[in-house]
Amino acid sequence: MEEEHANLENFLEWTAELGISDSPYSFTQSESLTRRSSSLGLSLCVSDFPEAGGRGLAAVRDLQKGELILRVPKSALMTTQRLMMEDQKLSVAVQKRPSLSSTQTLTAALLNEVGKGKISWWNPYIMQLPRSYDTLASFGQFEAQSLQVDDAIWLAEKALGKAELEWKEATPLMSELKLKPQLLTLKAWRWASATISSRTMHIPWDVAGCLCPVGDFFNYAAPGEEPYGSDGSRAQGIASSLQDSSWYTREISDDEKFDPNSLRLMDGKYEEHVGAYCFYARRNYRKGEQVLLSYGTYTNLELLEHYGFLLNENPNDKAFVALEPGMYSLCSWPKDSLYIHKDGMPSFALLLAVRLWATPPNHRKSIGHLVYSGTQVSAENEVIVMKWIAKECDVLLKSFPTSVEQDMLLLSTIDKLQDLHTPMNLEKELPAFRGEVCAFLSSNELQGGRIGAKLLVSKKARKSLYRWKLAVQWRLKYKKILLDCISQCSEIINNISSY
Ligand SMILES: C[S@@+](CC[C@H](N)C(=O)[O-])C[C@H]1O[C@@H](n2cnc3c(N)ncnc32)[C@H](O)[C@@H]1O
Repeated sequence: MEEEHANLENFLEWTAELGISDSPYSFTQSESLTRRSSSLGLSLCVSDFPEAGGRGLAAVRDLQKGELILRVPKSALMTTQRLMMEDQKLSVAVQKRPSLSSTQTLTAALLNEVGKGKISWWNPYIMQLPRSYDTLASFGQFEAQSLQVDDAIWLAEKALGKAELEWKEATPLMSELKLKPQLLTLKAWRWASATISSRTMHIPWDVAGCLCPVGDFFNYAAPGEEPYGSDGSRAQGIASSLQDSSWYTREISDDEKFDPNSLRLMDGKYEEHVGAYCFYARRNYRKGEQVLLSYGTYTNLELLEHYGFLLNENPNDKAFVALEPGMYSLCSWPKDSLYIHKDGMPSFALLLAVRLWATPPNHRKSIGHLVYSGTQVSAENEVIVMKWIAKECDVLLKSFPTSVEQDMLLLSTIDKLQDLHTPMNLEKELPAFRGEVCAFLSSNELQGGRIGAKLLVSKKARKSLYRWKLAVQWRLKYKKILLDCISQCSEIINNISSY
């Protein structure tokens, strides 16, 4: 703990030397200030937020919406270009392999830097990186299956397969760089690619993005999740992203107000004219509050995929029901626009597609304009639509091996287990989950007897338990969206019938 603290102090001093600053003053003013021993302290400080991302950044004073709160100069950004400039061997090896993607190259370059240990110029930064991640690519077979929803299991398996393929393709590059054997493993590759996936920020000159010391300490809030500043105004815009070029709140100029692109304002971006990554407060913050950044608009599954966490309340979450093949061909909307919103309401496109499908084929052409304008076709049509959507949700819910109530019980048991002092016999505690519990125990070699003490000694099992919990939390939220959809549909049917 003390060592961690010393590392952080050392890191903040190093970042101050690089010109990273949370000074509210403009560049020239701040440059003339006396040399600082920490890059933070004037607007932000590092703090722990166990319920919202762990380590993050807190306001050290009241912050105003739109205020500049952190600047990271270009020279402090870890990019492939920068790493190649510093390392001739890396540069030669990379140039021989133009077929590797930018992200593969940055991943290999990061591992190359890690291999240098203390002599790496980037060592103070590397020491601050998490030791492990919970992105979907780090889910094992058991954890992936625990997601229960076919599309989600498929995505987790695809993420793992992709990491493996990219690692194989990049291995000749890493071998030429003579990386230590432990850095040539798939495990090391998965760590480095999760670092890139969860921490890089968008830059205009490299699609792989950059690693941004201190800037990557900001935890995430969904766009739309906290749109109200303490001034009560609703912030404009959609998302920003660590890796997305859509910008969020900032002082909006008159020109931008009339420009549709003003919807792409964000709370952090690389600004060419100052040669730095600049971060702005997306709303007013009180002293002590966590200052959050929007990395983009993500469903919970996408957050899990790229960042290894999910939000309790995610306004952008969605659930999907399978449509009949004929329905897809009836409309020209992309499949991913046909979904159920977090509050259980069918998306606009889903509603339209089902309304059209519920209309007799010989009438579809004549009522097409009504459907496309979003108007109900008729009371009968609407009842058919709502009944169909509710039935599909119900069929899907019944196809899962566990119910909402059972998942809630499982989650509270996992919580108890995470408190390592509660030894328990999982098989007895959770008879309804025999298969799942057995799979957890056998994938972590924990069979037989009480498992509290065993978890204490097995780091791998504790990580698996945590990822299992993420998977169960995710599927529970998914099922709740389906249940809410059934309620919404029933309410609409009742309203129609009462007229
Ligand atoms: C860019 S880093 C943010 C800083 C990070 N907490 C740290 O200590 O380095 C992104 C990671 O922080 C965590 N994170 C960010 N926002 C979160 C949130 N709202 N809830 C839970 N975890 C979050 C996730 O692990 C994510 O991959």
